[in-house]
Formats: sequence, C-alpha cells, structure tokens
Amino acid sequence: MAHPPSPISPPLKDDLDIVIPTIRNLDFLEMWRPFFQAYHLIIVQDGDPTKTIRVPDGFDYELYNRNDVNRVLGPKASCISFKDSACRCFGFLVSKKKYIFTIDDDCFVAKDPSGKEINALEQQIKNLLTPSTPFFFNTLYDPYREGADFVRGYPFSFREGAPTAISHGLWLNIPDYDAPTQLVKPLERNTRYVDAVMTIPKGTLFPMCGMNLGFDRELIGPAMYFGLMGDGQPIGRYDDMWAGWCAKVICDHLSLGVKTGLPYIWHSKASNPFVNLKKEYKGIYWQEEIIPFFQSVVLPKECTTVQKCYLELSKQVKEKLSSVDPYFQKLADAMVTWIEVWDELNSPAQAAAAAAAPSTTTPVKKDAPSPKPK
Ligand SMILES: O=c1ccn([C@@H]2O[C@H](COP(=O)(O)OP(=O)(O)O[C@H]3O[C@@H](CO)[C@H](O)[C@H]3O)[C@@H](O)[C@H]2O)c(=O)[nH]1
Ligand SMILES: [Mn+2]
Repeated sequence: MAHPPSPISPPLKDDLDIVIPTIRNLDFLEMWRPFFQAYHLIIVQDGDPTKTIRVPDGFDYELYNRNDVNRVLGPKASCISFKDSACRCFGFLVSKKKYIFTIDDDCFVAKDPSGKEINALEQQIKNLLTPSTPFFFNTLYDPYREGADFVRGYPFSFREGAPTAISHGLWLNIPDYDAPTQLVKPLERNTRYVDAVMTIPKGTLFPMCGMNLGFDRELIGPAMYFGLMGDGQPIGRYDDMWAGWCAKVICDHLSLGVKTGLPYIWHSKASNPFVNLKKEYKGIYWQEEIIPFFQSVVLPKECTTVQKCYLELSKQVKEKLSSVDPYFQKLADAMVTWIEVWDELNSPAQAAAAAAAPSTTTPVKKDAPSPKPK
C-alpha cells in the first residue's frame, strides 16, 4: 500500500527563531499561526516587567522581560535599550539559531494582488537561502527566482553571487515614514504591491526597517545591534537605521549581500507622529552627518570577522562622530559592550551547552544562559 506523503517539515523549522519586541498582548499571533506555529519564538517584553504579556496557546516560546535582561547581562545590560523597539536585539543575542526573523506586533498577514495570504516567513527564508548580487545589478531583479535569470551582458564570473546576510521585507497599509512625512501625509497608505526582490548594490546604504526583517546570525549577527535608544537616550526610532548602516558597511567589506522587497506584511498601526517627532528629531539632522561618515568608512583588510569589523567601526564612531554629539561616545562604548556580551553568550562552549540542553514542547519561560564569569 502506498504510504501517504510525509508532511513536509516547515523550512528551517529548527534553525530559525522569530524575535518579537513587545509592550502588548500578542493576539496578533493568531493571524500568523499557520505560518509561525512550527517555529520557536523569542519574545522580548519591553517596559514594565511586572506586566503579564498574553501569548496565545500552542506557541513554543521563551519570554524575557527587563529583569531577565538584567539577570543575564548584569551591568552590561546597559547596552540594551529600554522603552524602545531596539530591545529586540536582546533576542538576537540569546538565540542559538542560525537564522532570525523579527517582526513587530502590529504587523499582520498581507494579501498579494490575487488575494492570497502572504507567508512572509517563507519568503524571508527563500531570500536568505538564495544568493545576492551586490557586485553587478541585475535589471530583471532577483535572478534566482522562478521565471527569472541573469540578463544579457551580466558577467558569468559574477553569477555565483554572494551569500545573503539580510532580507528586508516591506509593508502594505501604513508605510514606515518618518514623523515629518507622517505629519504632512497622515492619510497616505501604501497600496502598491511590487513583485520584486532586489539586492542593494555594494557601496550603497539603505534605511533598514526592523518591522519585517530576516538575517543570518552566523554571517552578520554581531552587527545587528540596535543601539542605545528610548529611555534615557536623546534619540529613538533610529534603532534599526543604525543597525542597518553598520551592517551594510560590514556586509560590503565581507562580500555579503543585503536584499529588499518581498515579502510584504500589513502594517496596521500608525504610531503618533508627534510622539515620533520628539523621538526622532535629533536623528533627522544628525543623519546628514552620519550618512557621509558611513559612506567614508574604510575597514582594514585585517578585519576578517564581523566582530573585528564592528569594533573597528565603534572606534571610528568615537573618533569621527563624537563631534556631532557626546551621545556617540556612549554609543561607541555600547557597541563594544555588545560585542563582549555577544561573544560571552555565543562562544563555542555556550553553543555546546545549548545543544546539550533538553528541548521542550510546551511554552515555557526558559532561563536564558548566564554568560561565563570573566
Ligand atoms: O517602547 C516600545 C515601543 C514599542 N515596542 C514594540 O516595538 C514594535 C514597534 O512598535 P510600534 O509599532 O508601536 O512602532 P512604529 O512607530 O510602528 O514602528 C517603529 O518600530 C520600529 C520598526 O520596527 C521603528 O523604530 C519604527 O518603525 C512593536 O512590536 C512594539 O510592541 C517596544 O518594544 N517598546
Ligand atoms: Mn508599528
């Protein structure tokens, strides 16, 4: 008798964590259940740690609040932002998986023009598992997609492409606009579905949004630090931007690729533009000096790992951006602290311990690994 086909295991089921920063109950997961339930979630609860975050039944997750961050990192917890979505990078830190997908809790399942629900995670994984083309632009977009290829004149020596480190998804409905743009266009909604995935060319920066983002932790994880934002900081809502600029410069140096385009999510909540303006106004004029800085960064050839690149970057931030504002001295120091905790929590010994740890199937709030004492 023919055996029924075995159920196909979801791609990267055991190699990918979904990281969600939140200050809300996570009812949004109900809509994502068909796509997310097979994966492990890392929930980073921001704000008041005494508040209970409701997670729908049936999801396998670990949840960390501010008390957990302080317990795991001790004094070095100072590098993890409080009261800003930047806290999500703590989830990147404690994950033990090769891939990360991070999504905001006001992002829902979007529909493509045919009305079909978009499995954003599936597309993010496809983007990450296929090469990028940072060295020569393919005018028919992603040449590795079904029904596309490299166009005439594309050098064959470049067609192997580069490993993809980051996959930047987009948003229907509420676009990720800055506060001034939100203020002058309060009713603007993004209804344009563009069926394309593109590699951002080498040498070009881009505004990375953390709402719908995938990346390869092993290729670029140490660079995905979302900076010092929110409580006690002079700036907010530049967490993902900072990480994107640092990561892109390092990807260019290490010949790694960054893609943008599909998948779309449905961004449902327009945050308050006046509150946003207060958070981001310094970033709006600082970035006129920050961008030329990143465009001029040269990383020495001795920087052969992400950590070495990142530490070199932090030195240059301190040297060249402190004149913009003393905040950048603090940020440069926090970048060093981030690499310290990254290496403490992601050393080979930690990896061996994590591999030996019993797996569980019911949602528990697991104690995060405590770093080895120095
Ligand atoms: O203090 C906070 C505020 C929010 N969060 C969680 O972070 C994400 C994003 O929050 P929200 O959707 O309210 O903010 P937006 O203005 O729409 O988007 C910003 O978030 C970043 C992109 O991801 C970027 O800075 C802006 O685009 C939600 O999951 C909140 O629950 C938080 O953890 N702490
Ligand atoms: Mn939002």
